[in-house]
Amino acid sequence: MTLEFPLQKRPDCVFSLALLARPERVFFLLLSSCVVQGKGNLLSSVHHISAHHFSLSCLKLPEKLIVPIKYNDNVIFALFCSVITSLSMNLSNMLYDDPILLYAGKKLHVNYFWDIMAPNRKVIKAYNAMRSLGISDDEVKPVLKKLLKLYDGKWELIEEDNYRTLIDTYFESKEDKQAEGKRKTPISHHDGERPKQKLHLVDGDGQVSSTDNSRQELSVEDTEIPPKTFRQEMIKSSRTSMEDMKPTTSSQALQTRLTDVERISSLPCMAARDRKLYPENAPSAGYCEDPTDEPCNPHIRRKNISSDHYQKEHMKPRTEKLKLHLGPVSTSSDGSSDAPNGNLCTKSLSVPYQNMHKEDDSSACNNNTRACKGNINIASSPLGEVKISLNYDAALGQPNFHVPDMDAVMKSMEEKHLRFYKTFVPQSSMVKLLDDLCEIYLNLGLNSNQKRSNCKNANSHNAACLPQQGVADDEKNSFRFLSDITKGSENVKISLLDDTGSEELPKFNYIPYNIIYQSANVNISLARIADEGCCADCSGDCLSLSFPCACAQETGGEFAYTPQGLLKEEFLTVCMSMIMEPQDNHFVYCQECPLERSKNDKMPEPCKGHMVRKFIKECWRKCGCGMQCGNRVVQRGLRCKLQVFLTREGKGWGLRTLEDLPKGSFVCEYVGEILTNTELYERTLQNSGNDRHTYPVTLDADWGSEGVLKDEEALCLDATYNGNVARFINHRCSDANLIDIPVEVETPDRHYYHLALFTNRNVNAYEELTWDYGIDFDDHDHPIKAFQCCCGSALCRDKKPKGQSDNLVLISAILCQNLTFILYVLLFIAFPRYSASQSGCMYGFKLKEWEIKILHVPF
Ligand SMILES: C[S@@+](CC[C@H](N)C(=O)[O-])C[C@H]1O[C@@H](n2cnc3c(N)ncnc32)[C@H](O)[C@@H]1O
Repeated sequence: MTLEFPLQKRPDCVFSLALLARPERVFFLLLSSCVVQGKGNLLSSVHHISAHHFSLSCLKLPEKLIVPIKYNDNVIFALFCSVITSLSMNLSNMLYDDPILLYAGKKLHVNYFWDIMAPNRKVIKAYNAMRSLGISDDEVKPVLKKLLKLYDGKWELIEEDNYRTLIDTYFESKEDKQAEGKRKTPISHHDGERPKQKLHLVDGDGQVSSTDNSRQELSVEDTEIPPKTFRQEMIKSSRTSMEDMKPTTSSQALQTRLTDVERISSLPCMAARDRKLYPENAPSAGYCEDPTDEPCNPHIRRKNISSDHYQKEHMKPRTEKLKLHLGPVSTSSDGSSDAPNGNLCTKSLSVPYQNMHKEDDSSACNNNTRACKGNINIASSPLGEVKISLNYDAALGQPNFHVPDMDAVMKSMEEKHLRFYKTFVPQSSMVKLLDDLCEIYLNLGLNSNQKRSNCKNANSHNAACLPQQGVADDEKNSFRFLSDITKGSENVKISLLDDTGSEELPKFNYIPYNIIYQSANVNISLARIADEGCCADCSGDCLSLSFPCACAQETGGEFAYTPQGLLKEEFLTVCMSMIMEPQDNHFVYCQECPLERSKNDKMPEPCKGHMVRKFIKECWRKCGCGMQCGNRVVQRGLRCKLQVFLTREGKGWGLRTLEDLPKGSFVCEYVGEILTNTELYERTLQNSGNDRHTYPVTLDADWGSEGVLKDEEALCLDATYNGNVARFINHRCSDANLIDIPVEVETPDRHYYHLALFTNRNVNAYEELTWDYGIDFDDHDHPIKAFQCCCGSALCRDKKPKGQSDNLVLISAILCQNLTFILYVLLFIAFPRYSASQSGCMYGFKLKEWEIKILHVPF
């Protein structure tokens, strides 16, 4: 695969990042090595990102990837992930057909070298997997046929474990044939030779075996990959490496991994080119004997791995437990791999990512230089290994630069970025990650001496002594992250992320439960709950009863929830249709509408109608069941992983889910202050629209069933000053992914109830959660002035032309409503004498008056 960008010329400094991907997850293994002129090998750290969210996102990329790359976008990152995942899945479903990347209006092409979107995809995928081992299609064909027959066409058995069965069967049949002595077949089909690449396998005892005794090395020239062919560095067992690489994010975990890393860092993690340049820096341990003839990876070495084994062992495809080797990809000054590190057979991906910074220089490296000049070189094998080498030359241009401690670099990286990747921020990007790595490297490099001297223990490389200034400054500018806006008051933490660092943090008080503001009459007492309105005789879980208890009466004798805690499909459908296709009988009209009364107490206008809503009734305190009863979903509170984030469409903050949510999931309740409508009206008047981002909710689901509601009984929820996470849920017209459903818990009279938000479809992780507030954008009398809707829905009801200011709209309206007047104006202009004579100065004056009015409207 190639992603071509102009290349950087001075790779004086080499970082090596290794990405290891697996189908189940994308593990992000960050190995960093650094070789700076004569300074030697400095690597040091390894970090696992819990890539759960990577994989979630990666695996859900759209079928066709046509995406604009923007700085701060996740596209590059997602693309990388998709590549990585694709590789690890060995030509699985993640493949894209010739994606087009757009940057700054230019098309960038990504050529997937496995262009295999052909009808017989499965066959081709299998061929490709085998080609990567140097096995020809012709050789694979009979084996594949045999297996398909054997497995009754069950492809999954063949595809499993990166075509393990196919590979095994192939070699088995080879061995059989060889044993029979019928003929000697070379493993490779290429000109009857063995494949150029070695297949390194490490067996269960950690012994390395290889398909290739000759240890043929690959240079850039001979890494030329034939079309649709992979070569590979090694095969490793996903199980083993997964085991080794449990995703962790804490620095503690980082430390615990250092035993492995130390092994790496004790090795000369530099490219062959660098080793040639600085032979004194190339310790012998861990390298193959002849570093020039025998390009060798700085392996994560395990017990019993010896170069003897490495050289002598033959491939044992069926029995080995495969293990991981990682090695650097060196990069030449022109960005190509000039030291191919053993048998790593790759196609590299070179990205001088500084090219992608144009849109946002603010977050670019500081120190008065365009410090972020790097090349990314990606090498990959079809079975999971992906290596990225990042060349970063800016550091050396700095007179005071001292190679920073790499632990410190990694630690800072962790603080700056990695915690975000735990929650995968769509606006993050691989580019940004690399950029930050360089920046931190430079900052620490520049500051390390001074900071170290400040450190009490001058010898310590302890993280506590790390220079933090640069990072902190940058953090201030580039993002804000709060790990829990709920102040610990919910079952789950809810983070907040502003990756621009530009938005003011929302000012409000987090409350997990509704709270009465002042005069609202919310009467909670057990005495008010009638015996027939609860299930005092129940115990345990009401959902498990063969006959639903009294609490199910409200929902037609069936509970609204499934045992999994989701809304039942039928119930959801009815609720949806009542909202989506409201009919006349879905509305009730109050005799005297509290809303109208709050606007005009003396002469309230007639009620405009309230939508009839279906209620859920949950079991509560007077019920005999336990708290784990399946009919107590909303009252058990938040369970989903949510994040408040800054939207990009001008909607302010928004809420998104960090995990996939099935249809019917309870997300959260709309929590706020319980106000009477009069109180709300007064509050609104007082604030005169200063609180830009508020949208109170009227609790009017049952208003129609009563005669005349008293003021203190007509309630609403206002989350402007006190509220929960729901206050961040933005509006979307018609096709929002949440639905609000009234839930009766403790108050049978339903003047007060809970407003719960459920998903009305499956929602993917990182999708924004939206809810149709039910705004009538044409209702200009509504006490709460409707915002200009930026929901982006094709069904958007706000017909106001987008991007047009209210003032313009106002002017148009004025002009339109005054067509007659305009006619006069035209008359006046066309026939001034006539108009003047006919109308005197009146129109002229009027014209001026209107002109003044218009000109004074601030645009
Ligand atoms: C309940 S709050 C949602 C959170 C809010 N975006 C914030 O930053 O706090 C409702 C307010 O968000 C904004 N908003 C919500 N949905 C919107 C949309 N579709 N288009 C524009 N603004 C929206 C409006 O200012 C609205 O008054």
